[in-house]
Amino acid sequence: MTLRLYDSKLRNLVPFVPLVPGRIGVYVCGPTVQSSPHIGHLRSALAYDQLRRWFSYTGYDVTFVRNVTDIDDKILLNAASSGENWWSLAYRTELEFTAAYNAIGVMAPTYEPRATASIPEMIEIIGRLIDNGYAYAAPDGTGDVYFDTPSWPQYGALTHQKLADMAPATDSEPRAKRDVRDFALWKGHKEGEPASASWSSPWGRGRPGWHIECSAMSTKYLGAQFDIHGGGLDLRFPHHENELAQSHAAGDPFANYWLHNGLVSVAGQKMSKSLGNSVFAAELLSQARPLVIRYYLGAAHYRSTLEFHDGALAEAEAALSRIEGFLERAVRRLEGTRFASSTVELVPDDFREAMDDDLSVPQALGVLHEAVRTGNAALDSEDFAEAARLLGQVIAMTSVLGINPLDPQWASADQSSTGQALSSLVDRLLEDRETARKARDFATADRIRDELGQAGITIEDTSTGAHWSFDG
Ligand SMILES: Nc1ncnc2c1ncn2[C@@H]1O[C@H](COP(=O)(O)OP(=O)(O)OP(=O)(O)O)[C@@H](O)[C@H]1O
Ligand SMILES: [Zn+2]
Repeated sequence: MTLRLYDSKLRNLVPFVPLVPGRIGVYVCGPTVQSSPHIGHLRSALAYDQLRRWFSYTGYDVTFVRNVTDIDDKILLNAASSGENWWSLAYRTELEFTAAYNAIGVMAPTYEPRATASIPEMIEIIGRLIDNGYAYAAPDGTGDVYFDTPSWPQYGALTHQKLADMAPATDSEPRAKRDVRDFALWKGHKEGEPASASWSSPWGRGRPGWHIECSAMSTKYLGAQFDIHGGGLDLRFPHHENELAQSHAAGDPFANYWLHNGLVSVAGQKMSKSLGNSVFAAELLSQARPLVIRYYLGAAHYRSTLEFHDGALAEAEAALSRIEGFLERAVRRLEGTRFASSTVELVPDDFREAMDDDLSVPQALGVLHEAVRTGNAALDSEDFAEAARLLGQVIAMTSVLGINPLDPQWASADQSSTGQALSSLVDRLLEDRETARKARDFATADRIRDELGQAGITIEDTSTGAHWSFDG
């Protein structure tokens, strides 16, 4: 069976055919580095990490690009309210994301472009759009440039909406737009914004709109046409709709397949910084082993909603323990037999079929747990040949999913890298608390302290600042 993927644009499962045989280019929308990562962000990165690992396992050469949006309204706003340079806030937050990704074994992308490093490419696409008659510079001299949505008949092609039914674009300060649904490609510099947050352009100094960033970075590194564009379901509209419209209108064939991961929700609502219902990566990393967190966030199908609930980690821990129990037992029992150095096995056919069926990890895990069960039975009956074969398969399956407990990554991660990740994430929350205290926002400061407390982290305020300890 060939790999089939659910293409959000076609709203169907379709066979995946790469542009170039044997090679795949994937672009995934990465974080806007405005504040600490929550577990929704981790789940999104992990979903595409699983996809990438499956492609690699099945023999593809994968170029995987995940960006960092390091210039954006929210970054400027957050930096202004904390009195910090926007670029230092963005970079510090980017490091937190990297630490959290590393902690749960999300592989580093082939390349991770920052938006601020592709401004000339964005300006070039905007220029093409103006030349083609699909964008206009605002006539009020603000330096804004907008995409002219009514001029592009296919606008709405990704989410199958008619222009008349669409909500107005939510620019923070819409200026001279011709249509409420027109969205900003370029934002003229505003008084009071830092000079370092503007770049020169044919329309005067300014900065890019969010959507154009991804059109520019994806095509810069993967070409005008590439295989897969991914991101969270929350980005389908307007972000991806706008990316698609502006890239097509600029003459680029753009992505062949559109993939969207389901959201992590809390009480039925998207986990989101703005809603204040976030479980931060730091909190989760203080509650369970990184391997358990990876198992938990990766066990549901990537397109399903993952409702965060108490007890979820305990369930993941129990499932993982069954795998770990078998591995330890098999290695121990096979020692000294002629099956001690277990053969390298391929993943079983039914595991392969599950993964090829739109990355059906829940079914694949079913195959894995069945192999653990029959492997244990083989050990019980001292059928060591069979136990060794199943051991090889369990290792192959867990390795593909990035959850092989024998992988040295987890041994060291449990001590050092996790400790480092925890430390950088907690430090960041303590800084947020300090900022809140300085702004006399004691409710927020207390909330952060309480949340850390619930995660087993005790804060002690001393004359040299806040110190923390982890009580587990
Ligand atoms: N709750 C969530 N569940 C799953 N994926 C998410 C969730 N929130 C964000 N993502 C995904 O994580 C990636 C980086 O997200 P981004 O920084 O744009 O977050 P965001 O949507 O602005 O988050 P927030 O709403 O918390 O501000 C995107 O692909 C986004 O779709
Ligand atoms: Zn994007």
